[in-house]
Amino acid sequence: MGYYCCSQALHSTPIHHQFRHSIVRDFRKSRVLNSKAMQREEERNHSAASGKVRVPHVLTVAGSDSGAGAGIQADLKACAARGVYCSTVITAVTAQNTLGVQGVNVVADDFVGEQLKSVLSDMHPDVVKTGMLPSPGIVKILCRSLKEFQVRALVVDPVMVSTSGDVLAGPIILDSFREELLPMADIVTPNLREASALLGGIPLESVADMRSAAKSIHDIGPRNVLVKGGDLPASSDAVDVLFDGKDFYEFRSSRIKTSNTHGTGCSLASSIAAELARGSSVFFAVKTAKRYVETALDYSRDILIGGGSQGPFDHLMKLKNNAVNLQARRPFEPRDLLLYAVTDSRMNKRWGRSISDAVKAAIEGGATIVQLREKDADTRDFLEAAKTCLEICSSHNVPFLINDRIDIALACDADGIHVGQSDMPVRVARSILGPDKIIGISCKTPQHAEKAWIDGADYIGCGGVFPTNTKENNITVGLDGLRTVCIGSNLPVVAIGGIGISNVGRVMELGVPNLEGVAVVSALFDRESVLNETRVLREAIMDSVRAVKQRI
Ligand SMILES: Cc1ncc(COP(=O)(O)OP(=O)(O)O)c(N)n1
Ligand SMILES: Cc1nc(C(=O)O)sc1CCOP(=O)(O)O
Ligand SMILES: [Mg+2]
Repeated sequence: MGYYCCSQALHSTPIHHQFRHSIVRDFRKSRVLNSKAMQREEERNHSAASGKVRVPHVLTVAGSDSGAGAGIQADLKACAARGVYCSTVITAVTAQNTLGVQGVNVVADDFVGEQLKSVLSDMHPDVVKTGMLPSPGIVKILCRSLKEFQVRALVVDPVMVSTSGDVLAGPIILDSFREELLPMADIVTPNLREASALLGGIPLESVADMRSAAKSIHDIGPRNVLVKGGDLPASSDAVDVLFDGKDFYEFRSSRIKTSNTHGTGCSLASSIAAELARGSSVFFAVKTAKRYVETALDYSRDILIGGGSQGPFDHLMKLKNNAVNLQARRPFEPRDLLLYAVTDSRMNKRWGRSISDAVKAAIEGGATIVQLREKDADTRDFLEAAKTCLEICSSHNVPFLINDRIDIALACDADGIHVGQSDMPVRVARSILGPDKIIGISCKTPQHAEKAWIDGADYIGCGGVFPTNTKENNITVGLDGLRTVCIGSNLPVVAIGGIGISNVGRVMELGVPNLEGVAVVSALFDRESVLNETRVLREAIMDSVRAVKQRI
């Protein structure tokens, strides 16, 4: 997204950051706080002093969209995504989906007033954002409430027509907007149709028209006007014009090819409100909110909800991954650890094969889980290899983990990571990766194992069971060390270090609780045929498993 300040020329160059900052008026300075508002400021400060954390808070006054793409539901999601609390006053209940609006039930004026009083008198929101205001009576009650309970800023999205073209607030509302609401607003965010309606139906066909519309709407009274040019034809860029009474700013971004745009206006206005509640200036609130909405639209360009032409987007940017996860990926199970293939690019290079060919061969040979352990790779190469290997593993329903690098795991959406005692702590990794990713940790003692369990790991890698050349200066814990860790563990354990066809029986036939399998590097990858070595090792493991079962 690019932005330009243009007091004179429309296409001037971007202005210097600090200069731009200094000429943008801080919305908080623009409001004269009356005594009640000052009292509220003091209450806010007091709650901070008492050790309680006051969270930024937006109150949205809008209509409910049963399809949850727009209206109150979009406001709630946008504020949640921006880390801001959102309370709600519902002005109308619409029966709505991706095809259009099938019905509207307007809430009685008095009851809107009652909701406003409940929230404003007790919860003291920082910012009020308005959406669908279906009757002049509701506008009147809102304005009266805002005079009684002052807030730091008022964001007005002058909703009149839904994305589907259905009327949500008729022309009768325009006088109330012009005479009562807009003069109280810190920012008003009309699209082209709404800007035109507010100005008596003048045509708006160019950025120049948008600029003069912004100026004319500013004359009505709001402190800032954002005219949204998304519907402007003949432009590959989407251009929005912000006017603060002195300067014009153009926000340009390339159009996102998606039909999932239902609720964009509501979401933009509520995320502007959220940024204002967090203390931003109007300029930065608009800039940040636009970037957020554009990112969410881009992320959601291909999601499918409903059969209509205008689908909702995913405010929290979670659905796409979850859809993939739910379809293609299953939860981790201890038996996945049976034959754990850990890659080593130096070994693969030595044998003249790519990492992905090596991973494919290991899976075909019977590896049940794969870890990409690339100690020398550049980040780019690591990520590319990770993406390719993830595809191979997913298509075989084999979990795919990344060694050490949580950034790579996030970037390729791997199934999880493996960390050591001096890598990213499990608790931190869990908070970054969320509840569904697999986290494994190397443990050499029962104390390590106990902590791994408490911190939320999924499995333990225990070694070195035997001496190894693959990992420098590795402490060998031996079969006894492995046994102690397994017995002291609440988590499944995979043995690692120097394990191959000659000694895998001694490991697996320990027959201790929690020991689920072996992790192997050189015995698979420092060999001519990864496929054959994996097959043979898998057979040997299965023989040991059968032998242990017979013993019991
Ligand atoms: C399954 C498994 N177990 C142990 C390790 C070793 O991890 P770490 O101690 O972090 O050492 P490096 O692999 O990072 O050198 C592992 N990678 N996998
Ligand atoms: C990566 C790693 N971790 C170890 C530990 O003890 O935690 S031993 C090891 C190297 C394992 O390679 P190989 O199978 O070639 O011995
Ligand atoms: Mg490590």
